[in-house]
Amino acid sequence: MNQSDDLVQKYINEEHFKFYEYSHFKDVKLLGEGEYGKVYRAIFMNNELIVALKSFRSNTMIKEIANELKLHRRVDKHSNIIRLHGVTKIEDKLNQSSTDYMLVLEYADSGTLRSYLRKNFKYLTWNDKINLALQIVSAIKHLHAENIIHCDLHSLNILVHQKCIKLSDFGLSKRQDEAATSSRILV
Ligand SMILES: Nc1ncnc2c1ncn2[C@@H]1O[C@H](COP(=O)(O)OP(=O)(O)OP(=O)(O)O)[C@@H](O)[C@H]1O
Repeated sequence: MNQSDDLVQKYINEEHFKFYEYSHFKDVKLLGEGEYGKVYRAIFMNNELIVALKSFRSNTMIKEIANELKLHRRVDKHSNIIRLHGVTKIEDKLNQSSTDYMLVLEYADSGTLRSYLRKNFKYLTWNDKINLALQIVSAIKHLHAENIIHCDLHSLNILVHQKCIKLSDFGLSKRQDEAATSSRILV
């Protein structure tokens, strides 16, 4: 086990994240790719639940994964925040020092808010639009009540599932006390 594995394992143990064997997922299909890794749609075999698996480039991104796990877990009971089910990993049998961790996330069936609005804007009523805005506000209010600042809020980090907002991507988020001491300007 390398240093990166140790750190994620420590967080899994301390924060009581659920760990899922990768073999429990089937029909894994690529959904999209972000700056830090790929996102797949998969079926969790035990209960046929559809999930999203988010991979990271493990060795370089280990601190970000740990940060994302810790902050995300504190807020994911809110219905407008994407649920973090746990973590899985793909072991590279040929390269013992490389392990790819993946977050096991709630699957959002309508993708990002940006693509959802592009497709559906003309069909939405004012009530629908106000409802979406209120759900975003509700998710952000919940983050702030937990002293967390998202730091990367835009329409690609907001997902839509069954017409409901699901805020996602906590990789750059900070606790408010950390943000206050950082030199970065937050908008
Ligand atoms: N939980 C999810 N359910 C359904 N689709 C998802 C989910 N998470 C991500 N996706 C899809 O995968 C794509 C890539 O997501 P990801 O979060 O890696 O990248 P990003 O937000 O575009 O960029 P970055 O992470 O670099 O800021 C998204 O644009 C979205 O279409």
